Amino acid sequence: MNIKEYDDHVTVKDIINSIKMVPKTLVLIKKVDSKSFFIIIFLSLLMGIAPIITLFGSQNLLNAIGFQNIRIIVSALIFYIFANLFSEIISSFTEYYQNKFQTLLNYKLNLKVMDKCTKLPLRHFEDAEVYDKLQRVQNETPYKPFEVFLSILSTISAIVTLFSSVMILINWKPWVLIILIIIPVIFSFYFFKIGQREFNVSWLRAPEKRKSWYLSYLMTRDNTFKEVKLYNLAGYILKQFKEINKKFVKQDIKLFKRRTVFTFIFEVVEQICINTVLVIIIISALAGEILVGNVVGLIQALNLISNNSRKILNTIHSLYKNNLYINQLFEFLDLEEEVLNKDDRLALGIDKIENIKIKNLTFSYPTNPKVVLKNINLEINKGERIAIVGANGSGKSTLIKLLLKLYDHDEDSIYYNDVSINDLDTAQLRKCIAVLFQDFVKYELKLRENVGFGDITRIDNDKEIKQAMERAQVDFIEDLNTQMGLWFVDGVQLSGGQWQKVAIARAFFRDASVYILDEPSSALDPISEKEVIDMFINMTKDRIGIFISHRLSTAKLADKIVVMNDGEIIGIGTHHELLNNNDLYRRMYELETLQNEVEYERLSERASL
Ligand SMILES: Nc1ncnc2c1ncn2[C@@H]1O[C@H](COP(=O)(O)OP(=O)(O)OP(=O)(O)O)[C@@H](O)[C@H]1O
Repeated sequence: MNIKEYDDHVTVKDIINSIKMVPKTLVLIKKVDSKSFFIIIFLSLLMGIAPIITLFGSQNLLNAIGFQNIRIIVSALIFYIFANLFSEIISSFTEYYQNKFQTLLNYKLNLKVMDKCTKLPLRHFEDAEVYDKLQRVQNETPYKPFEVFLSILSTISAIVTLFSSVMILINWKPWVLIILIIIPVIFSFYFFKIGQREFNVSWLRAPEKRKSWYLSYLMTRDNTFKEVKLYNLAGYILKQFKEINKKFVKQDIKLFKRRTVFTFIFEVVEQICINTVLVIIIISALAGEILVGNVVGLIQALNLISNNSRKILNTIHSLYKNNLYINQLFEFLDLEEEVLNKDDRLALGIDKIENIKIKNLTFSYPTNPKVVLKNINLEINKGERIAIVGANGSGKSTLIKLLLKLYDHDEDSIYYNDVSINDLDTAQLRKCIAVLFQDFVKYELKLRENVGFGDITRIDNDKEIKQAMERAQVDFIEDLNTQMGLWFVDGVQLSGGQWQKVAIARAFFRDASVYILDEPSSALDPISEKEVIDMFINMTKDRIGIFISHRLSTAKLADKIVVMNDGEIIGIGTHHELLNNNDLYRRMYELETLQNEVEYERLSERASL
């Protein structure tokens, strides 16, 4: 959508499109609780009739007083009291149902948005436009749909009241209506324009709003706070935060001003018209054409028309503006979801992986034309442990993500048990693989959840959770109900390496046929690293093990080492084979050995001091 902040051009088509959103929105809202939905609609109709009943009540009472008949006065008084009581009861019920509905709507729509997020493919989360859409939806979902519903309800009540008041005036002088109706119709177009501009401003804000959220995140989270303090970034970050938000405040004030001026002009014009009609009513009363009660009735009808036409105008403005936002919600809910299988009926099941073949795999990310993997060929069989080594950015993690089918790749280049990954049931395939990602998650939840998430179906199996913890050297914490991290009460913070061990335990907890560890030792001390890799080698004896490592002293424990460089495999073999025939590998190894020797000498010198 190409939008400009100052652009408030509105066509009749825009308005019709916006009105078309109303039934769609109502269907969405109705699903929350159909019974309450219909009760609220019914109550709104009654709310529209209530002022007219009260009007008749007061008109009758005044006319009855004129007749000076006690029986007529008493019955008019009783009618008047009941009319007011009716109004009160209806408004109390409406308030209750509206509050109840708002709570339910907020909860259920948030749930819907969250549920939608879980169904999106990974590539959407690497796309700034989708993030902006999500930001808009998350910001507005808690209140916008309800605002739209309220606008619709209030329009229903206002139309009923307006229509009934109009009937009263038509009976008296039909031409008066022309004055009262034409003015709001002319102004309504300007209110649409204001709505359009307000929406444009808010739409264009999403990327900066996300930046503003990120800046406040940097200032308020434990993992970022340390650097903010150390590098004294508070002033710099606050300045950026202020600049963005100052701009928002300025824009908002400008919009408020514009809206206030328009509303003021409308009200002045409207008052002139109403007072003209009022003068006509008074002249008719003085000429004896109408009774005193009818004078009051007509004045009240006049006021109801004036108030309700203004109300309809305001609600049309907010309905139009909010419908544009709701459109965002629908666009988000319509985002293409992850297609696990092209055709569920044809997807082939898999419960154990015995062999992986990669044939001529070439890949670029959807957001980046650069070829990240070039003509990769590799075969791994059950019982083999493979280490992948290579410089930063050579494509190691990308290869792992493709093995997990986290990106769509239409060409058949990855095969499990000789079946193309594209023909396999994705959910079943993923169940066969356990992974420790390089950017693993530190769940600010219980220890049980941190490990048990490896296989959610066995999260209550304490014995096996403990076994996985033992394998991953998680010996520093025992109680599975310990709250981890510092975000919630009584949380225990772990060191970087301890968190990594917990994440490794999560991978080990899964009964998989392929275990993949992406840089398992990045935060581990050498002893822990050795123990974890030994355990990994042992666990994958009759399975498939793949690990990515920057330490060749670790990689050499694998049966086969794959050397990657700039998206290509430039060598496959054992440690000794590669030392003999792969230049890059030999240089990497010499450098690592040199570094280790320097480190060793330094430690020896220190020890002898
Ligand atoms: N989500 C992504 N979208 C676009 N490009 C990406 C994405 N992830 C990685 N890349 C690019 O793909 C290339 C390979 O990245 P990858 O993470 O696979 O490398 P790596 O070998 O695992 O590196 P490292 O050793 O630093 O972890 C890099 O040039 C990177 O910029």
